[in-house]
Amino acid sequence: MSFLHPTGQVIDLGVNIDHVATVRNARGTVYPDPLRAALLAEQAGADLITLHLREDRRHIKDADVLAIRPQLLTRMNLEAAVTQEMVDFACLVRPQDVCLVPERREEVTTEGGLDVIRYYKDVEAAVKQLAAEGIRVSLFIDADEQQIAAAAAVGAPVIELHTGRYAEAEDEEAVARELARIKLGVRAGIQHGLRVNAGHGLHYTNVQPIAAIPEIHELNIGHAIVAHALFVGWEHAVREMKAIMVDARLGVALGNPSAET
Ligand SMILES: CC(=O)[C@@H](O)[C@H](O)COP(=O)(O)O
Ligand SMILES: NCC(=O)COP(=O)(O)O
Repeated sequence: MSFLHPTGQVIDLGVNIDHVATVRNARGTVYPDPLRAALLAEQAGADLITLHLREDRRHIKDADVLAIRPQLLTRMNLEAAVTQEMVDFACLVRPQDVCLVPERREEVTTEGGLDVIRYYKDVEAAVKQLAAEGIRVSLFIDADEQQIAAAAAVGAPVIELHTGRYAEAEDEEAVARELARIKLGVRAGIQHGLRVNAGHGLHYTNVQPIAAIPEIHELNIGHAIVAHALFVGWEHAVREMKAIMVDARLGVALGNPSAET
């Protein structure tokens, strides 16, 4: 369940299971099973399960999405590129949420946010087709005021701010600059009437300042949880991340100024 603290604010943890599939695909075995990871993550406190069906299927496969969708007790957030193939597949699966993300086959990981301005017509068509199936659409974008305005204009009710630049910042000044940029993006998203999520590159220490931003509704976190699970176990890794997020948000809610870094 979403953590609802005294001020009524929530913060959801979306556990991205992509890299459970990366480990499985390394040997072409049936284990570790992303379905088992999803169900155990829900039991450990995940509020949703996120999975990125990439065009190259380097980790999550179509069969994973089809197997997981009917078994979830929380909700599925399917990440997909803005292509007709992926939008049609998403309409077939009908997850509660679809997050439209940019993809380049040669990228190691998602490098930047979706350029809604440049691909406005394609994004608009995808949003309309998905919304017609009752799917809530999120756009994975940079914390850029013009992109946020375009996301609202194109009809997406949700945005997920790309926290990669914040996560990759190499010194305190850069971290502070990127955190300030995210906070401005959150404010812009709220002003446009959007639900604001965030994700990419978050881990057990850099997550705290992001989770402390009161208007952020959901964080999608995967790679760091899978990595930590190698040492502490999957359910513990999920539970620990949720506890850190709740602690950061509760600290702010109860007026602990140091919690908001
Ligand atoms: C969109 C996003 O930030 C995540 O889905 C990320 O893409 C994880 O998948 P990869 O590690 O394959 O990029
Ligand atoms: N959209 C971000 C996501 O789903 C997980 O990204 P990461 O934590 O694997 O970098």
